[in-house]
Amino acid sequence: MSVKFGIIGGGVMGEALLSRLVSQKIYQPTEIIVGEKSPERRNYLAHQYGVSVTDNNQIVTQVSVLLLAIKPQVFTTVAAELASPLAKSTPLVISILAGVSLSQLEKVFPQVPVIRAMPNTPATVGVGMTAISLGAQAGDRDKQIAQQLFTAVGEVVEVPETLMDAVTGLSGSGPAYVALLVEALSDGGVAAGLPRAIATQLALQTVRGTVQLLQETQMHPAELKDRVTSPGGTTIAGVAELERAGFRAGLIAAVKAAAVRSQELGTRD
Ligand SMILES: NC(=O)C1=CN([C@@H]2O[C@H](COP(=O)(O)OP(=O)(O)OC[C@H]3O[C@@H](n4cnc5c(N)ncnc54)[C@H](O)[C@@H]3O)[C@@H](O)[C@H]2O)C=CC1
Ligand SMILES: O=C(O)[C@@H]1CCC=N1
Repeated sequence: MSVKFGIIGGGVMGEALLSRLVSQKIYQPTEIIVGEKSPERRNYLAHQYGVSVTDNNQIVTQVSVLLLAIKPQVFTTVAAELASPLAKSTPLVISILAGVSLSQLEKVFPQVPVIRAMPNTPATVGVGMTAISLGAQAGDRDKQIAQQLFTAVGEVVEVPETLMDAVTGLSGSGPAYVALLVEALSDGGVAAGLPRAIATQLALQTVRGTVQLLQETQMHPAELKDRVTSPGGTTIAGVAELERAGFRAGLIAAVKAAAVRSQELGTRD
């Protein structure tokens, strides 16, 4: 079977996408090649998923879609390795690198269509959120490919590239904020006397149920908050503490700080 899909960087996000694409049979393991620097990761990915693992410059000419999933800090080095083989073939390049702009991608890969994407780690379980922005040479077929790829791991939205840093600060980084929330809720439960396992179960199901309720009813979050807060009751006592601690201001500042950091990562070189 011919190889169609290449991934450069088989770390957290490369593996998240790889695992779901294989389990959803979007690609057979034999259709995927991964370029990965770490020998341990190479062995792990080959054994875990049955994919081929090789050097970056060997991949380019064998694939029709190339996903860049290395850190932005090594983009320049990897781009230098790929530029020459890419000049001899024209796969669609999809970059998930935080901050790295379409113009940076198009500058180093001038002949190929490029798409900038920002997925997130829940892609691993098919509940990812990915935003995509198309480069100047990316056409409808390229867009379809990216949409099919990321739809297999969750929801997809197309945004103007000017919004990509904000997307990164919200949905790209967001799973970490939500994980902190779950951990802290569980800690609160333990502080209030619950065993850890029960506290974590309660925290997880509360977050999950609240999200599902908001999504299914399309209720405004403020309305749901109002419905839970009985006059003089428990919830308003908790909400008042959250306000005192700057909970909402903290989340707003976190998303903005992450968006600013995304911009900085793109202006490194
Ligand atoms: N982790 C996340 O939640 C998300 C990450 N991203 C983006 O995905 C990219 C990868 O992030 P992570 O997977 O978290 O990082 P990671 O550090 O887990 O993975 C990067 C992988 O690239 C490998 N690598 C380093 N140099 C290489 C080279 N020259 N050739 C081939 N492989 C090389 C590393 O060994 C590592 O396995 C970043 O650009 C990040 O901005 C985007 C959305 C979400
Ligand atoms: O922290 C980061 O830079 C990456 C981008 C979005 C999520 N993780």
